[in-house]
Amino acid sequence: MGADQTIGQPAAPMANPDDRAALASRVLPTMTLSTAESPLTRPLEPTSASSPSERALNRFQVEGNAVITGGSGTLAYAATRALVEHGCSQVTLMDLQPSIESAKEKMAELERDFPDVKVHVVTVDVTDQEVAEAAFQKAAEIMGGIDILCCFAGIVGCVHSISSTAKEWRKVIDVNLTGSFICAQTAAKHMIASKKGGSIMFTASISAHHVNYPQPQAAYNVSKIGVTHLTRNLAAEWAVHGIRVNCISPGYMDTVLNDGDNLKEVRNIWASRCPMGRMGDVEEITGPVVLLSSKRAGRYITGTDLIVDGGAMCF
Ligand SMILES: NC(=O)c1ccc[n+]([C@@H]2O[C@H](COP(=O)([O-])OP(=O)(O)OC[C@H]3O[C@@H](n4cnc5c(N)ncnc54)[C@H](O)[C@@H]3O)[C@@H](O)[C@H]2O)c1
Ligand SMILES: OC[C@@H](O)C(O)[C@H](O)CO
Repeated sequence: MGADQTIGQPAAPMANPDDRAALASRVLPTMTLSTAESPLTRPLEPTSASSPSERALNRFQVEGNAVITGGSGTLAYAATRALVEHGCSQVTLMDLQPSIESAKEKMAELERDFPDVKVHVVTVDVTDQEVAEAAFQKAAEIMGGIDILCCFAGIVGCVHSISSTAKEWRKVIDVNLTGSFICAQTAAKHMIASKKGGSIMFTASISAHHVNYPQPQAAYNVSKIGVTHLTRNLAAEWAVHGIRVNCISPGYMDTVLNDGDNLKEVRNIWASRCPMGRMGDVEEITGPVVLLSSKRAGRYITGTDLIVDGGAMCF
């Protein structure tokens, strides 16, 4: 077989390099790098705050309307409370139909604790593009636009790779990686149409950075490193529209997902492999979420992955 022949296709005559460059420039879409219209290029608006403490609060203010996927989950709820405390005026919690009752309970708690904030609940399956588009359209209509997206929807599958089925593999990749892409793309279309830009934050994991021990979970780990690289790709493509795209990588957090009598021994192993010698408190992801979602504090941060793990990745 000749060097330029591709298996299953007839060999094409080799174009000369000049023709190939011309062809590439015609068929390859290129990234738009002119940021002239981007809200991120406008000068930073001066703050109206007068006292040092007001200025400090103002720096970490979160403005506008947020969509939170996996909205009835543990980390998502902690993040939502923090976004609201920092100024988010409306939030839409999105989750799968079976979790909607739990999302509504969280909505009631938020409305009780933050009477000025409007909270909405919308059903979504992040793996279904049509369903997601309809859900985001609904959220945009109820709230009058989408400024912030935080993607928390995710599933774990602890299974030995030798016995995992392709169906199990696809399910994890579909929810964690493809679901993040679908939601980001859908939200970005709303942000671009508004010409206001926005902030998108994914939830990856320390599983993107190492192979967890002792539980085998290859599909999960691969899905999460996919999320970190998706972050960089979308950040590169969408800065021109004033959209920042980042992710957080939590370590082992003390959540329902990581609890239960059967996990006692494993929890000790996880804690012993962390310089801080413990799992994370759910509250400990909220500062990073606020930082990345805040227009002012996070203004020059895009394409990054913020590891929040008590130092676990140092070992
Ligand atoms: N808990 C941890 O220690 C930890 C560590 C690192 C990363 N993470 C990641 O953080 C995120 C939240 O974790 P958590 O511990 O709060 O878990 P959780 O199970 O409490 O929340 C996950 C939520 O996602 C929802 N969800 C699942 N599939 C969905 C789908 N197809 N469409 C819409 N929603 C869907 C679930 O209904 C649930 O409400 C996940 O992405 C997880 O991988 C968690
Ligand atoms: O890496 C930590 C988390 O992503 C997750 O909670 C864990 O891996 C589940 O087994």
